[in-house]
Amino acid sequence: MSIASVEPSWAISDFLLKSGGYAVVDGGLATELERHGADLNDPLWSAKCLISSPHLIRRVHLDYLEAGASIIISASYQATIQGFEAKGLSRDEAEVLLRRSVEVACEARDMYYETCTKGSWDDPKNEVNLGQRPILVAASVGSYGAYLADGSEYSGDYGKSVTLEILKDFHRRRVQVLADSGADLIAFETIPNKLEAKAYAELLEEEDIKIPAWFSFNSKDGINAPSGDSISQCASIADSCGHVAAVGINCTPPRYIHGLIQSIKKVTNKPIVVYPNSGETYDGIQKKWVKSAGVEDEDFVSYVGEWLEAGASLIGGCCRTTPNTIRALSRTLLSKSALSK
Ligand SMILES: C[S+](C)CC[C@H](N)C(=O)O
Ligand SMILES: N[C@@H](CCS)C(=O)O
Ligand SMILES: [Zn+2]
Repeated sequence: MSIASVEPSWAISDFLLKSGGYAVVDGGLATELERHGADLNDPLWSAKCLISSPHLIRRVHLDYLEAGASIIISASYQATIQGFEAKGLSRDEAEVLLRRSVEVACEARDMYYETCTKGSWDDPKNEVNLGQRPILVAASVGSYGAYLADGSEYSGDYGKSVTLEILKDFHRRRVQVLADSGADLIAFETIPNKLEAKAYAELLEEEDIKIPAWFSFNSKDGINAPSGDSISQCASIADSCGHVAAVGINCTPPRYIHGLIQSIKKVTNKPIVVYPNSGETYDGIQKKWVKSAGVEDEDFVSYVGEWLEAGASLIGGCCRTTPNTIRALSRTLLSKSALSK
């Protein structure tokens, strides 16, 4: 299914209408690759697997589709032309890998549809049988802080020397390549400040990007982005951009999501996307998740009702959530939508 034929700012609303009002987003990609044994202790983080193990990325996308996800996010979060060049790759090779991240996700979607057509959803693992539901591939764009590979997407502090123009120049070519890669949308993820949101908005307009985008911020206190900019200010920037079709929060503890949805709701009518992490905290120096307040899958889904009620319509998981989290989430959403019919 293509959503490109609809005005970018309406594309996700239109998709949601066809999907019954809400959609399940996938769960953590990189942390799931790690659970399968990938070593991501590298400035490229999950993008390292684009070089070494694309088959594993495809497997994880497929696991999320089998768990009920309708939107899968590519492995390009920390895939940047600058990052690949620092590893000795040429610019062309870097661009090939960016495109590859989307191709791998599209391949997983094709394989999933083929499995459904063959009727092998009798497989008990594939209990959430959603047959031929529309599935979107989102191309991930991680923040400049992600590229820095020091966890600074969780501080939002890029220093005074990093200006709006520097951020636009940093992201420009990657956004152009991903926009032409066959993805249905671009997911700007884990945005830590309003400067970067502004850079993305201007870039989408200057480059006249034809596929829709979502802007997803993160928060460490339930009120502000990590930089201290309020989530309402951040979401307002997304609201004003005609290329942005959904606004929300990712990689943030589940306990903060309800209040953050309420803040976003005050400044936009665009669909709200939330995909929190497990509640743990990332230590960017040690490159480890610190298990302070991790929630189990049952706890994670116990929040879903209040997220829906507050106004979220695209719900999934981020770091340290797994296909089991998404399976539990899909079942919960299915039963809630059956009840409301
Ligand atoms: C979403 S975070 C856990 C990604 C990794 C981080 N940018 C780093 O390289 O440390
Ligand atoms: N889409 C990325 C987000 C990291 S915060 C991932 O799941 O790895
Ligand atoms: Zn995350």
